[in-house]
Amino acid sequence: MQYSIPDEAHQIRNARSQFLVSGQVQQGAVAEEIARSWQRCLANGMDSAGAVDNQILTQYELRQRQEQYHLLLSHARPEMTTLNEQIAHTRSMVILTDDQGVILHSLGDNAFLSEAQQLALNPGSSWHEADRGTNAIGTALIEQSALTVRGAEHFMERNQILSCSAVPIFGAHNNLLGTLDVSNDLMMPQQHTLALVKMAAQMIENRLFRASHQAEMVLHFHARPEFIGTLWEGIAMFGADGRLVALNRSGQFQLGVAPAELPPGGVYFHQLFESDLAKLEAASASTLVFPLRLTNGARLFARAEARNASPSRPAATIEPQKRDAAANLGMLNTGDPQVARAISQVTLVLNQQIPILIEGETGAGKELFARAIHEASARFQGPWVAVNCAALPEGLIEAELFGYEDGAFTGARRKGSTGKLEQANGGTLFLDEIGDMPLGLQARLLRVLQERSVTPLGSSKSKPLDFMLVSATNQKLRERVEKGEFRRDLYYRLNGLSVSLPPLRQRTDLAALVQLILQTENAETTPIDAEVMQLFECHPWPGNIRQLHNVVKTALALSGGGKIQSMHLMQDFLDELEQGVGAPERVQESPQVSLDAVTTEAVRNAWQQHAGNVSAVARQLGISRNTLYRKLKALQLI
Ligand SMILES: Nc1ncnc2c1ncn2[C@@H]1O[C@H](COP(=O)(O)OP(=O)(O)OP(=O)(O)O)[C@@H](O)[C@H]1O
Repeated sequence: MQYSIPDEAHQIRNARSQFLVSGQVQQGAVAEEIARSWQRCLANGMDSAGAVDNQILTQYELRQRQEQYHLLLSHARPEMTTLNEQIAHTRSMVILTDDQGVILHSLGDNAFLSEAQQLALNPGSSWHEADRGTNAIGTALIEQSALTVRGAEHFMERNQILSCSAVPIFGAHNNLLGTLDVSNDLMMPQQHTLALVKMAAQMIENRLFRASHQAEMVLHFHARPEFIGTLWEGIAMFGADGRLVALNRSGQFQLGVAPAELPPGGVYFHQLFESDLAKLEAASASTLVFPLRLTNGARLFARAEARNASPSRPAATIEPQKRDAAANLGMLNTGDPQVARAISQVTLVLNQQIPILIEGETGAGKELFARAIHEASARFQGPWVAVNCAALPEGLIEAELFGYEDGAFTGARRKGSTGKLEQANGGTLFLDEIGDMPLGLQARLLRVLQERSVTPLGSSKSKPLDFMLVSATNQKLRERVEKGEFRRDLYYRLNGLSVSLPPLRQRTDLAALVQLILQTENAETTPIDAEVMQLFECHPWPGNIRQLHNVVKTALALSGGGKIQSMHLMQDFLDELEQGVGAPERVQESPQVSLDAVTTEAVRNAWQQHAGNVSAVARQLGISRNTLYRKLKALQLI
């Protein structure tokens, strides 16, 4: 059913036309936020009738962005699905953006849009006000308030077919994280969209808040008892010593406490409430709501909940951002024991100035792992600087790493350049493919790492360095050391801790990895045929997770959003599958003798016990999936 544009819309159109001619917004014609935004667009020289420069991230950049915002994404996804169900069949899209207005995830029905507009509402597109003029996402980010932008309120003519409602989302530390938005066809007006989006955004904030803090005692409160347990309740978290660890936004509003104004030593329970923590602990035994008085005399109602804080670290001393980031490393823990061991080893040495060396075949996920280490470290807010030592011509690595002074050498930019080592100060330096670093340069790098200072080319002054060092290689570095191709002293300097990421064919968490990949492709609900999963389990995967990612991505495209079946698999993949059976490396991995050692009965039992789940059986028997496959074939179980 189509709706006609109401009178109000004509008024807005008139106000907009007048504004574009005179630069003045007719008093009261549009909300103040919209008027301010129009003025900003005009001041920025935007052309309301002009084409929009579609700023779309590449798949790689988008994935990086999604990794960076994984915590927001993981808490937003379920709420977005619910919201999408609430507004289903209304020609609407549910959209999540980061704090720059870049779409991270979108759901819903975009058939009402033209092809170009569909593209513009895909993940990776920017809806920053500077790119698209007045629009709900970009303007809500600048105004930091919830708002709806309808039809002609959009500055750009081409966006006038939309009605959009966006709400900013704030993180657990009051930091602006992004927006949640519903964009729908202007011809299908929705009465309560903004209210629904506000509720969903509040749910996301509450989830983030609860996931980001640990505490001994949680107090849920509100001036009206019926609001306790709802989205609007205040939540205050206290450590074992009674110190306030965290207070959500509603709580800040109700108590009139802004975190920035708290005294440096923090604030304690007894300074806020006319009660003490012991009484609260007693109350936490029950779910009853009880009255509580603030020290300023105001009365509230509350419910207390005891939580188990980490016994080894007092809750009040844990930096909240650090815990958020650790979850990132946790996300890579998809069930393979070797990866789990690598993660726990890395976690133990984190922040102790111990260089980490990651070994693994190409595409095994070394860079992603290194990035997760950075995110989990105390330096996660510092720079992440990655250098691919194999990709740079020898003559350039030196300048790239160490930097150079003005006019240091002919052909160089006349102005000097800061080297990667210095750029990494305060953050993490990731040296990828370190095995490919030329010998001559190895000596120079060693000196820098020993002295923790760098002297740029053409300079006599050294500059102090302070970064976490993570390196990666797909070569057997120790063997190269034995052959004299890699400096032994540098090897030891890089290798405070070395962890090894297993090749995909040895991993026991293939299904979980596939699910994670579907998630990064925004296709987590796409079903995969059991036969495809079996083929995946048999494949030798020489290109490891990168190859798996490509195969899944192509199959997704070929399946057109439906179930992924074997006919959607790339020919290369199928060819390799043929050749992979009996490949020398795998025969070596599990010679006939060891296969025989795995008794037929043990395999049959495990096969039955796990109802044909290959990964689970392989895990239980402690053998690779490929080995298991050969055994299953021999036993005619598959
Ligand atoms: N645990 C994982 N879950 C999902 N995708 C992953 C995982 N690990 C890696 N990937 C994906 O696999 C691809 C390759 O990962 P990455 O670049 O980290 O591998 P690498 O070992 O550093 O490769 P190379 O040796 O070629 O540099 C990327 O697209 C990444 O997103």
